[in-house]
Amino acid sequence: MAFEGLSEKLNQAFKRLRSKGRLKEEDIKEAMREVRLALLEADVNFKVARDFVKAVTEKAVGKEVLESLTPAQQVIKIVRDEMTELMGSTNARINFSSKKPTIIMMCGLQGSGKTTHSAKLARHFRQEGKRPLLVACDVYRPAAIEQLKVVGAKVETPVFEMGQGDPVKIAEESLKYAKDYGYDPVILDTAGRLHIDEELMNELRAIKARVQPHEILLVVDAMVGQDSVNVASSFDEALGIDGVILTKLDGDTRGGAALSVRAVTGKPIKFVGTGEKLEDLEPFYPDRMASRILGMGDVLTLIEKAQTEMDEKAAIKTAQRLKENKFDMTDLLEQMKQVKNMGPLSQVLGMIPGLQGKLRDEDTQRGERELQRMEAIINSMTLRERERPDIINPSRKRRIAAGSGTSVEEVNRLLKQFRQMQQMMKQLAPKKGKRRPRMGFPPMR
Ligand SMILES: Nc1nc2c(ncn2[C@@H]2O[C@H](COP(=O)(O)OP(=O)(O)OP(=O)(O)O)[C@@H](O)[C@H]2O)c(=O)[nH]1
Repeated sequence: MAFEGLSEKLNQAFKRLRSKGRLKEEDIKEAMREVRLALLEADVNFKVARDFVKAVTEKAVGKEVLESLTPAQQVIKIVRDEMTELMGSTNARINFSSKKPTIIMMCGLQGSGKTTHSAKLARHFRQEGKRPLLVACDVYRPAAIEQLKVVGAKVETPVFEMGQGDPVKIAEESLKYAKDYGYDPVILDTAGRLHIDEELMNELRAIKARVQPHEILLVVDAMVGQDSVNVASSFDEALGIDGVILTKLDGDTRGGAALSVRAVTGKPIKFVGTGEKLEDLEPFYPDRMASRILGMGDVLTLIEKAQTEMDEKAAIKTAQRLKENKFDMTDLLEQMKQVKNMGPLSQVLGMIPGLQGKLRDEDTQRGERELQRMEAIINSMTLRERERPDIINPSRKRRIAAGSGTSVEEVNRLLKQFRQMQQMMKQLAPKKGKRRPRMGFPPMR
C-alpha cells in the first residue's frame, strides 16, 4: 500500500520528539528536517515539501506549543492539519447539474486507468441510485470500445457506442440518447495517448466545446510519482480540469502525488483508485488520508466500506442464525466472502489505527492465503457436511482435503476452529432477559 515508507519515516521523527518531553525550538527544527526528507523521498514536489515544512515550523515553534503539556502531540496535530489542508481540506464532490443529464468527461494518458475508472464511477453512481450511461469516445482502438463494454456489463451500466466514428459526434449523440432514455450522469471515456500531444488536446477541446461537460476529470496514475503531477498541470493548462482521480494507490507507490497534486495544480483529487477490481474506488477525504499517512488509521472509510460492500440482508440473516444457534459452515463461508469484498486484508487492516506499518506483508499475505484455504475446504464440503460438521469422518476428510488441494491436517484445523467458534457462541447465548453481544468474524490464528 502507498505511503508505507513515508508513514514509517514520519513516525520515527515523531517518536524522537515524544521521547523528549519538553521541546526546544531546535528540536522542532530537527524534526522538521526529517519530515522534509521523508516527503522528498516519497516523491513530493520539492516546493510543496519546502512550503509545508515552513508552515508547520512557523506554527510549531510558538510559545503555546512549546510550553504546552504535550508539545510533541501538538506538533503532530499541526502536521496532520497542514497535511489535510495541503490536500484540499474537504472532500471535493462531482459537480452535478440541475439540468439533466450531468456530463462527466474522463480524460488521461493511455494506461492511467481511465476506462477502468469510468466503470468504477458508474458503479459508484449506481450505488447512489443513479442511472449512469457510459460512452465510448475512445475510437482509435477497437479493443478500447470492447474493454468498456466488458467493464460496463460488470457494473450493469449500458455503453453507448458508434464504433470508430467521430468522437465529438458520438459524445453529442450520446446526450440525446441519455435524455430520451433517462440516463444520468453520462460518463464519456475519451481516448488516451502515451504522451500529451496537440492532436489529443485538440480532440478533447473539441468534445468539451460541443457538449460542455459539467465535470472534466483527469485520471492519473499514482505510480508515476512526480510525472503524474506534471501531467495534471499540462492537462489543466490545455483543457481545464475540475478534478483528479488518482489511480493505483494500492501499488507500492511512494504516495507523493497524493500530497502534491492539489498544491501544484490547485485542482482537488476527488477519488482514488485502490485496486484493479471495480469496487476499488474511494471518494478522497484529505483528513482521512492525512490520518492514514500518519499511521492513525482511517476508521471512517473502513465503516463506509463495510456499509457499502456488506450485504445488509445477508448480515441480518447471519445475526438471526447466530441467535438461533444455527450458524454453520455455509454461513462462515458467506462471512468470509463479505470480508473479502472489502478489499485485500492489508488494505483493510491498514485502516485500523495503530496497525498500519505494524503488520508485515508476510503476515497479511499469510492471512489471505489462510482465508483462501478455508474457503476451498468449505467449498469441497457437501451442504449436509457444512450443516453438520460432526458427520465428517476420516474418509470424508480425505475427500475434502483432496478436493480442496489441502491436507487432512488443515481440514482438521478448520473443523477445530469451527467447534471453538460454536463453543464461544454457546457461551454467549443470551441469559434470560439479557441481550446477546454482537458477533464479528472469528479471530485469525
Ligand atoms: N493496481 C491497480 N491497477 C489499476 C487501477 N486502475 C486501473 N488499473 C489497471 O491499469 C491498467 C490500465 O487501465 P485502463 O483502464 O485500461 O487504462 P486506460 O487509461 O483506459 O488505458 P487506454 O484504454 O489504453 O487508454 C489495467 O490493467 C487496469 O486493470 C488501480 O487503481 N489499481
